[in-house]
Amino acid sequence: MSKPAFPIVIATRESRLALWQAEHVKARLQALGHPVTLLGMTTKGDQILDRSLSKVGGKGLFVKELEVALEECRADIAVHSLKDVPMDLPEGFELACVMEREDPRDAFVSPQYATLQDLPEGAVVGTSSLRRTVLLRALRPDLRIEPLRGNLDTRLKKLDDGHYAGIVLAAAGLKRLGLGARIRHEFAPDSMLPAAGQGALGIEIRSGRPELRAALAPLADTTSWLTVTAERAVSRAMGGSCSMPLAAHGQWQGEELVLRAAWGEPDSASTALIRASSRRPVTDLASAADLGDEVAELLLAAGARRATPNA
Ligand SMILES: NCc1[nH]cc(CCC(=O)O)c1CC(=O)O
Repeated sequence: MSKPAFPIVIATRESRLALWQAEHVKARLQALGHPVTLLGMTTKGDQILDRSLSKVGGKGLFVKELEVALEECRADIAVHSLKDVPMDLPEGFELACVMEREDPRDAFVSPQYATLQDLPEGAVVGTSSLRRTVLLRALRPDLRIEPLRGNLDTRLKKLDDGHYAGIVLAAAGLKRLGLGARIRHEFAPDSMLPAAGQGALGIEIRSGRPELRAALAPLADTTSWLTVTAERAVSRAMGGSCSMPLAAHGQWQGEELVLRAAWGEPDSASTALIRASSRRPVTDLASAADLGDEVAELLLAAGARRATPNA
């Protein structure tokens, strides 16, 4: 018999997507025999809907309150969309595992138009992501990119209210919420290179809890973990800020991980994009991170610049 199952409390944001993700992990842990409860909480990131996240504090806004709950032992684990998790967790916390990845691609959603290319000249496209903005500009310099914030339901509502001709969202979130039918087109990663970690879920715990780590081990997906480790290494090496338009995406070709990255000028209307890629056999987290470091070096050599701290 395996070790005795013990109760696990999951700290979660209360958006529909966060709750779906927490319920998903809950079901997996219950299947392993653990009694599981959810502790719902609202984070700063959820409250700030009117300003660009990159201007008010970035990725950390969605995870801080959850970490406080872990720290105060009100909860045991926090489930995150890895895309929203800072590259380096604060002292005292660790990523216990990365789960099997959902579709990492970006999706085009529009009531009228089947693809981005079908949009008329000068059409309004909604996104507040700097990465999506620069990649969209590279694909269609004529489009007007307008901010679009809020949870998935809010964003779809703003689209349906006629504020945009189309919007770009992560396919993973839409599929998880049963909204996959809203997807008109999934961008090939080559044209809209996804964000590091997009579509993957990570589980955060307080450091120094080997028994909890062991209990979570069956939820880990090694291939996804290696892939996102390489992607996140690019972000970390570039300064790990979400105020920088940066994409990093790995795809396997046999034993080799092919890692592509793209960097755009922050705060500029420039359509210039710097791209870099490399590949190597990846067998462990260290070699995955080495591949990410290499691709970041290639970006820098090609003219990309690291984020300055607190910029
Ligand atoms: N930026 C917010 C965010 N963080 C995670 C997802 C869902 C997809 C995922 O798990 O990566 C989304 C929505 C989106 O980007 O459209």
